[in-house]
Amino acid sequence: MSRIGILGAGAWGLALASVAERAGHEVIVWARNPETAALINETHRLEKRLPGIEFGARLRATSIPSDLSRAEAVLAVVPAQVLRSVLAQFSDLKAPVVLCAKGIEAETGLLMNEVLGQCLADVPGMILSGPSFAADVARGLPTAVTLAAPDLRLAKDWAAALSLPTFRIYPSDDPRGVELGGAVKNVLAIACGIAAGKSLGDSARAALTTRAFAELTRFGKALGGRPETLTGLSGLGDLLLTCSSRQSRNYSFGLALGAGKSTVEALAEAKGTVEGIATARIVAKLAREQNIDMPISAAVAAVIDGGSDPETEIARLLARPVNPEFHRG
Ligand SMILES: NC(=O)C1=CN([C@@H]2O[C@H](COP(=O)(O)OP(=O)(O)OC[C@H]3O[C@@H](n4cnc5c(N)ncnc54)[C@H](OP(=O)(O)O)[C@@H]3O)[C@@H](O)[C@H]2O)C=CC1
Ligand SMILES: O=C(CO)COP(=O)(O)O
Repeated sequence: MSRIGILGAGAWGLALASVAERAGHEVIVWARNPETAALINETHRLEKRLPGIEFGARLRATSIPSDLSRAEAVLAVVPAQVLRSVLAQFSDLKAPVVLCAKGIEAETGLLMNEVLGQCLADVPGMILSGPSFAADVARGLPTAVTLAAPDLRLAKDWAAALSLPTFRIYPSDDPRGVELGGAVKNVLAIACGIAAGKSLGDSARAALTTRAFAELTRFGKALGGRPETLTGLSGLGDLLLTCSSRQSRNYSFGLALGAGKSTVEALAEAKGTVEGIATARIVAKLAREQNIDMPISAAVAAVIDGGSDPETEIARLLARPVNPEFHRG
């Protein structure tokens, strides 16, 4: 049994906390808000984030960062855009940090592992990512994800320590590839949601998801991910899930945009963190700078920023010249 710290009492933080508890560990969840921590400790639930899920007695919550100082591993499960400011409150951490947010820091273009490296230079980082909705994981439905670290031994040890029969963790030594797939799929899921919101049909969704995967692969390879990782759980696997389910906040956000809602209205409908919004802008910017062909991501960024609308962007995508399906080289 280990002591596991969790940064963030959102849907995913609590689902992973319940996994760690069921795997036999003592778990301490940090919530920024003392009332949230008190509610979890008193009721063993947080209905707002994980309706109908009850936590066991080995899980408790705190709002005091130093309460996590004895943790043997810490899972960072706050949204990508606030990771840096949260880590600043945990400057004493020495244990390995498992990064669970799926996004790219918008201001810097850095991946989560790079943000960790700037904030806590001596702490080993791992990435956990893959097709897994918090509600499914918390209910014990079967799921499979990837845990990646540069040192495969570290990934294997923590994958074994945190796995359950219904939460299968595959170790990997390609953290960059795992991170890039998880971040970019959120942007592309918004596009699939927009297509559904405009009632473009199932055939269009299959075509869009496939072309989205081509885009994810181009971006992932250009930024240093391994091609096979991009075809795995954290890339193709998570893209397929998020591009096809209303359980996804990114897809639901896109669905509302496609149905004619504004960005603000669509965000309210998605109920929770929509990582693809901030990440769309930075992915589109990095792609422009590095000359990576990312038309779907660029369309999403244009709609979100209000510079364009779904109809214009769909027309633009459909008017693109039909080049050979696969780029050479
Ligand atoms: N939900 C899912 O199914 C999955 C989510 N993820 C990823 O996990 C990450 C977190 O998502 P999720 O838990 O679902 O999000 P939620 O929207 O459910 O919760 C967000 C959490 O982050 C906290 N938070 C927000 N801003 C800050 C801040 N400035 N400082 C400290 N805490 C803050 C919120 O606190 P408060 O309640 O006080 O606002 C809340 O606890 C995202 O990157 C997402 O992509 C990955 C896989 C699955
Ligand atoms: O990453 C997820 C599933 O793997 C969750 O997707 P959303 O953040 O779009 O809900």
